[in-house]
Amino acid sequence: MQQINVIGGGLAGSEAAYAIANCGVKVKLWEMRPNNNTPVHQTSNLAELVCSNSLKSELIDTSQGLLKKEMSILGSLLLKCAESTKVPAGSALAVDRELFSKEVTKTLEATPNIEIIRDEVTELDHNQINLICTGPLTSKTLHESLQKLTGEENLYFFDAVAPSITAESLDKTKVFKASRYNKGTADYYNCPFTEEEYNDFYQNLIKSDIKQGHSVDKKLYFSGCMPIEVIAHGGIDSLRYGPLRPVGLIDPRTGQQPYAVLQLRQEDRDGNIYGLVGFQTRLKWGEQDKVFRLIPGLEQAEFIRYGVMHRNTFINSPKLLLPTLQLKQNENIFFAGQITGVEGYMESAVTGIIAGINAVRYIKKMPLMYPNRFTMTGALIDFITTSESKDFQPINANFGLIPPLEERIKNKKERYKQYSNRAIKATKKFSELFLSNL
Ligand SMILES: Cc1cc2nc3c(=O)[nH]c(=O)nc-3n(C[C@H](O)[C@H](O)[C@H](O)COP(=O)(O)OP(=O)(O)OC[C@H]3O[C@@H](n4cnc5c(N)ncnc54)[C@H](O)[C@@H]3O)c2cc1C
Repeated sequence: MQQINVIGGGLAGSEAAYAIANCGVKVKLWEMRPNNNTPVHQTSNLAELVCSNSLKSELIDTSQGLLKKEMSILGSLLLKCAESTKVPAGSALAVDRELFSKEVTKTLEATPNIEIIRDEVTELDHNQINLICTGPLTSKTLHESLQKLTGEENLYFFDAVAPSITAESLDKTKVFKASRYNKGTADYYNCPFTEEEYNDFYQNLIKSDIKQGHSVDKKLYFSGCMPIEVIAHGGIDSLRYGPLRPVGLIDPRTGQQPYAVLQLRQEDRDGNIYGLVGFQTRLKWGEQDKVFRLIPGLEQAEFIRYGVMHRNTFINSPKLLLPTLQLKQNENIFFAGQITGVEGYMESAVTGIIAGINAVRYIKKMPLMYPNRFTMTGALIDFITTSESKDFQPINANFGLIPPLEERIKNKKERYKQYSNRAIKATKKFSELFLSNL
């Protein structure tokens, strides 16, 4: 029987290799460290956590708690290793970083059917089945090969993301729906500023940027995606003539054009998630949390993603991937992890399980499968494979991705609990079919 190449021994690659090997299929797991390092990995361990040691909440009424529950139903290796290396962290699952990745490495080394090869993959062997899990810091040479495979315009190297919030957390008494100059349908939420509100927001934005110690004149940014705090340093009116320009927008409550306006654009099919238009930023998350709440209508905003500007290799999944995590143009090639446009440790890991098992099903000529949108895993896969490809940006797990319940539940905690109950039931049913007869 054919073997599978898993390229990249990070979070997704480790899960994928383990899932495949446990189905009795041989895996070559390629990891370029320690010979060739990334700018952030510190060790040669597999599944190294590059930053925080937290795998986030374990509470079942949170999106991260639900995701972990689904992963455990799907037989996650990383969760088993996290259990045996965890450190106290309240309701979160946090691990001793070093022990955790050592435990993953030891387990994979001892698992029959896995051969670990410490070498960089620079080209894909198209006669073999390949699962690409090389993450946000994919090596330069492989990046170039992937550019040839996917088309240069479909492989991103840099992430400049504006924050996103849930629609339900908006103060609807303050915002209004309209499109500029009434062109098309009224698809945008608009947050209108008075002069006083604008000045207050402006001063706080500048202050938090200076506090963070950024130099104003760094010419690091691409035109069209300048961080708002850098635009703001151009003068008090720079935002009013830039991302906060009010022209063509009339507030129906006053019948007037506001002093400045922030527009929010829908980001998901169901209209649960909205992005702050033109608000790419490198402010620290805590600062974003404080300053962006000064925007009228966003006082109680629930941020499902903060703005970031960093190196991040990811493909245009809506254009390139099937929901089975195969490349549309070559079904021998699977992708998993952050390179698909999911973001976060556990989000990356869970796609490794789905892609790994699907690669096995592919070899065994069994139908390929993926969980439905009622599950957090299925909702993430649905988002990355069906979003508008033109505006595609990476996403964390969040309840905004999951279709609403039939019954309307006002209490958020209770509602999320019900989402989770429904998702767990669906995951159990899915995993029975997905993992059987392998
Ligand atoms: C600086 C930084 C900080 C982050 N902090 C957090 C955080 O605190 N919390 C969080 O949830 N998420 C965080 N993330 C996001 C994300 O969760 C992690 O990057 C996560 O590790 C992604 O998992 P992955 O398996 O896709 O990639 P990785 O875990 O990065 O694994 C990819 C592996 O592929 C290897 N590789 C690359 N190219 C090749 C090649 N050509 N041949 C062979 N091997 C190769 C790499 O050495 C690496 O081991 C962070 C990301 C970055 C870049």
